[in-house]
Amino acid sequence: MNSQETLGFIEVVPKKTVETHLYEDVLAVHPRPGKGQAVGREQNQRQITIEEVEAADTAKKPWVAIRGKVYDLTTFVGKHPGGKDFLLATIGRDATMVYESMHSDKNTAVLNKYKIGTLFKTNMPQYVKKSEFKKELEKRVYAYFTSIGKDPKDAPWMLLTYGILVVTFAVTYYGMFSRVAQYSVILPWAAAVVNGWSAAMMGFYILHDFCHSSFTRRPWVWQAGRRVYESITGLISLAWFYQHVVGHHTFTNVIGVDPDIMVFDPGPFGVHHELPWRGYYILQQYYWFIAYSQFISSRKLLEWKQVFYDRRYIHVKINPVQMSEYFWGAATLYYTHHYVLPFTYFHHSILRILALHTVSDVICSIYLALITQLSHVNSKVEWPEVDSEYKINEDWAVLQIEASLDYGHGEFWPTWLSGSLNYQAVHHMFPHASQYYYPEIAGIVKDTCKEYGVRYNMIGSTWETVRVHMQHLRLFGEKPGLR
Ligand code: HEM
Repeated sequence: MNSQETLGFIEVVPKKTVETHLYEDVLAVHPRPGKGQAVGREQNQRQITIEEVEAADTAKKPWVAIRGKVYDLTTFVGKHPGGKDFLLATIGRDATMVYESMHSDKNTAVLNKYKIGTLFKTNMPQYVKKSEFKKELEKRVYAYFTSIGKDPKDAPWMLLTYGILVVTFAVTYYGMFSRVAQYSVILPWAAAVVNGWSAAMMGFYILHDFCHSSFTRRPWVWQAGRRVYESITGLISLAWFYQHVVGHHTFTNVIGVDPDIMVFDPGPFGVHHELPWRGYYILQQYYWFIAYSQFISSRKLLEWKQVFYDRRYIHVKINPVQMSEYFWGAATLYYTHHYVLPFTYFHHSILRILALHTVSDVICSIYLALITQLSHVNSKVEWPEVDSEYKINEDWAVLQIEASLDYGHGEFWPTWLSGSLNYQAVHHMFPHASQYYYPEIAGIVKDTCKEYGVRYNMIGSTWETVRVHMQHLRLFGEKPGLR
């Protein structure tokens, strides 16, 4: 069976090796097809290259390829229930997995009238097996929401946590810089620690929920939430959207492809036997702490370049930024409350301001990095590989579950402190549902997995999860053959 038959309609470009510069690698071996035809019915038969699709990534020419079909979304952009901004961020590519990871089959019928041709070849890995698992799971979970009379995005209680975190950030900011803080040696530094923690928590709540469109059905609310997060933390939510929503949720734990997990060569960590071993990995069980702790500061330095200049996050293409997508006022607000006010109004030295922010950033980094890595970087989960024909020989939904590790189910603190990411498998299947409902639907997900023979990875306690993560770093730090 050749690759064209296997995938139905997509001829997959054979891949030499799986490495960081995925896109360039594959683009280099693309032959060009013949010229496309004119308009009308014939146009539907037109073969379109991935280069043409990638060049059509603005509101003026918004094309997207999904499962081998190319759509011109010019008249759909304004009608997208997920909002114009998210749509314009994900067009101009083979968005098969971006689309399928957050829409159900019923959505696809809407797209038919926008079809303009078929994709000649793709530059994205393809999951080749398709099971009934996702369809059945969605049917059961949506039936549950109907039975309780709730919309999966309807969770007003989330406002309480969002509010607590913003207030905590504001109070600790005051503790770091106000005149009250000058009467105590310990207070500003203790406040900086809590400030860093609250910034990380805002990542798990405000950034995460609003980029996944999981709180309310109103695109303007998601945009407003993201602007609040950007103004407080100084980070660009769009960069994270590409890393996490477009990169990680589509190719979870896929070696050399998932940008959330550091599975690249050369990279800071060796976490899989498919990656070449490097001498410094022997120390990774110790230096993880340093590597994780610079996460936020390096983001603050690099994001601008990635979004506005490189237009790429690792291998994930970043589309031209829409005017509505980036709020320049956010940067102004951030630098004003982070540096200008403490210097001009509270009269701290630049060195002290930098030192306090560094403490906050380090705490934020370690907390964020640990929680995000715990559920995916360990020896219990699946690490899907892309084969030489650029295929992943499993069903996407099955791999979402098997590449995740859950812990602390039914416990309040692990759930609250991780932004419900201890329900990682549930999150990967229903990222667009509010995290508020994960504990309620976890039972349905587990039962369905059992019925379909899908492995659901689960550990009782948070500490045990930390232990297996560290054990994994230790194991893959050792030279192959000595493991
Ligand atoms: C590859 C680009 C995308 C395409 C082609 C696309 C297309 C669609 C289509 C056809 C629908 C159904 C419309 C209807 O039923 O009238 C839909 C719904 C929706 N989309 Fe997208 N979308 C894309 C990206 C995104 C992204 C990136 C997000 C959010 C992060 C998103 C969020 C939503 C939401 C929340 C809905 C409503 C779902 C529902 O109520 O079932 N979409 N999209």
